[in-house]
Amino acid sequence: MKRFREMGIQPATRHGQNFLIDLNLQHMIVDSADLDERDVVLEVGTGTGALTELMAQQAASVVTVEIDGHLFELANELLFKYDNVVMLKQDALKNKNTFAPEVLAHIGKQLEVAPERRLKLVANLPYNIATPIISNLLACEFVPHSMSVTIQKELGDRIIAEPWSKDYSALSVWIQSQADAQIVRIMPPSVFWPPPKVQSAIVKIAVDPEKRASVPDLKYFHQFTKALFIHRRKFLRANVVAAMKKHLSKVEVDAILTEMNFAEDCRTEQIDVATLLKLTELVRAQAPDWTL
Ligand SMILES: C[S@@+](CC[C@H](N)C(=O)[O-])C[C@H]1O[C@@H](n2cnc3c(N)ncnc32)[C@H](O)[C@@H]1O
Repeated sequence: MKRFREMGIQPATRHGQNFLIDLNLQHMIVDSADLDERDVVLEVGTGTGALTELMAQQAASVVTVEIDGHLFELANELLFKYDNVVMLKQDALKNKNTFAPEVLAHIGKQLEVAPERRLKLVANLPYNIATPIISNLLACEFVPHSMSVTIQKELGDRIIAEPWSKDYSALSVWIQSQADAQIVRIMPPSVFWPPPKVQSAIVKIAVDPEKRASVPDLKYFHQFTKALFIHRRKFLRANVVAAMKKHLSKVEVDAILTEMNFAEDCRTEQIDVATLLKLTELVRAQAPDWTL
């Protein structure tokens, strides 16, 4: 794209730099977030700042993070006039499992301004870190109200997958235990520059406080279901025994599975979120100190 080349942008694959060039779709992402003056937006991947600018005009504030110094400078030229935009030049993640503390600190500061403020993630995410961004945000101290994100369609399929399907995974369980997720729009590679090799999707994940409150120990649930789904096609019994090795005997595992009336040949991939939650609670009651 001539415009991007004139700005001196040489997209880096390692940073998932695929810029959304379709203006209607930029608006569709922002519209799907339903922003108003209560919203503190987190954007991971400022890019040239086009989405950021749209959001700054609707939200209370936008905390936007960009790892690439050149893009950061370009976006700054567009965004410096918005005093409700906080631009951070850094990696949004500290590691695979945690957000960078500076990012969390800025979100906290923005949320503190007024009690009605709420956090929304709205971003055309770099595809290489889309899973940890979505997953970690649900585990961090600031519970998001919703996430409206552009991600690989394949990841969107995993997020909304049902039991028995090939895409049903620990990620599906983790997200669906706390939120309602839907694919808003499937997008072809041609709406990005440079075009990625795969289809993309706008996905909206709306956190449901009631669902979230029904998970007594989120960290335990997250780790236990992750352990079960490492071999999701295996029999559930084998997965529970392996996960709880050193914490529960086979006899204790069998007693729990019998109490829940699981068939002997039940496989992890068949179990719905509510049943996984019940199972987790029975296991946790007997092995409260277990961690992955
Ligand atoms: C898919 S592009 C989206 C850019 C722009 N928001 C848009 O919609 O066109 C992803 C952006 O995330 C940035 N990025 C990649 N990894 C990052 C990280 N770990 N932390 C912060 N930004 C990152 C890239 O440099 C790139 O600008």
